[in-house]
Amino acid sequence: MADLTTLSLIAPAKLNLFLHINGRLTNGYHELETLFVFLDYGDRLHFKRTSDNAITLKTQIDGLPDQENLIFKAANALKLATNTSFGAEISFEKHLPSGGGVGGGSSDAATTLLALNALWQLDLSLQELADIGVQLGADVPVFINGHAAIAHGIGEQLEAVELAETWYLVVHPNVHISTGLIFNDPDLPRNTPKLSSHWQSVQHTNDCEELVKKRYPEVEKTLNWLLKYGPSRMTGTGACCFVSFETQQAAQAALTSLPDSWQGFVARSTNISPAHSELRTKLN
Ligand SMILES: C[C@](O)(CO)[C@H](O)COP(=O)(O)OP(=O)(O)OC[C@H]1O[C@@H](n2ccc(N)nc2=O)[C@H](O)[C@@H]1O
Ligand SMILES: Nc1ncnc2c1ncn2[C@@H]1O[C@H](COP(=O)(O)OP(=O)(O)OP(=O)(O)O)[C@@H](O)[C@H]1O
Repeated sequence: MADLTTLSLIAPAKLNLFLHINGRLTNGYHELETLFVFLDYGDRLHFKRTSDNAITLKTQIDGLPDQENLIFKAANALKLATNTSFGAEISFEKHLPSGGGVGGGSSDAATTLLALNALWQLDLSLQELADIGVQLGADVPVFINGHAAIAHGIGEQLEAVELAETWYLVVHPNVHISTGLIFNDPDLPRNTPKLSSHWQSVQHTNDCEELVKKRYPEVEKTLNWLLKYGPSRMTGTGACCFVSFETQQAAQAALTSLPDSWQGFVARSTNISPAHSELRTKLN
């Protein structure tokens, strides 16, 4: 295996193709059933191994102190768990909207754990990395696991699935939605029964959608605008909404007619996380 000292890796977006809330746990978190798929679009993170024992972020996110950046938190958590004397310099380019429901922060954290596990020669298993990751966010384990999956628990119990890969137009209606606020809203439905093996034969829905549409009318407008292309849905707790297309050209054509006040991107879904595919290529 190559002894790398630098590594550049994608932190891909995810979509929740359906998201059901089955109950509330005593710690305030929610029991979920959700279908995760990855997109070949995301942030890009650059890692350099150092021998000075320090984690340094070379890029900043406006309004977010480094100590609260999930990239920094993930690197520190891995350092604490393993006592390595290596350090890292990390820079990145953000493409994913923050608070967009596409898992940008969680994916950054997972890519950091995967990359530093390799650069610091730690050889932790994916399960060990996911155990560290889940403390940073409920969405981190699926990015560590790296396969499209149905998730239960708070999102960390994963059952791999094979989905038809397709094209998506993802639209961000320029509103930032706090996941915590939606999960704590008294009007959130919390009693959807588990689908279990029936997930393929029912219409996919998101239990947060009605509430988010009420609280953020721009999300409702986005879902309605997308309807002309097919059934539109929201991912996570919003704000991004998506619709699938058979071809890249059709998705691109829809993107060009997007209202100016929104942003969007076209991406292909993948069963294997692009971070895992890239890492495999770079380590061989
Ligand atoms: C909505 C999803 O994106 C669906 O994939 C995830 O469930 C959220 O994942 P995340 O952003 O990594 O979430 P975290 O950072 O762990 O949690 C943010 C907040 O969401 C709420 N939360 C999250 C996950 C969960 N299963 N139940 C919850 O109630 C909690 O109030 C928590 O304080
Ligand atoms: N590297 C990071 N990138 C983006 N947000 C970060 C990062 N580190 C910390 N955060 C914080 O996390 C919050 C949520 O960001 P994130 O992009 O993960 O939301 P999200 O897409 O709604 O996630 P999810 O789908 O997991 O709920 C941001 O508002 C920001 O304060």
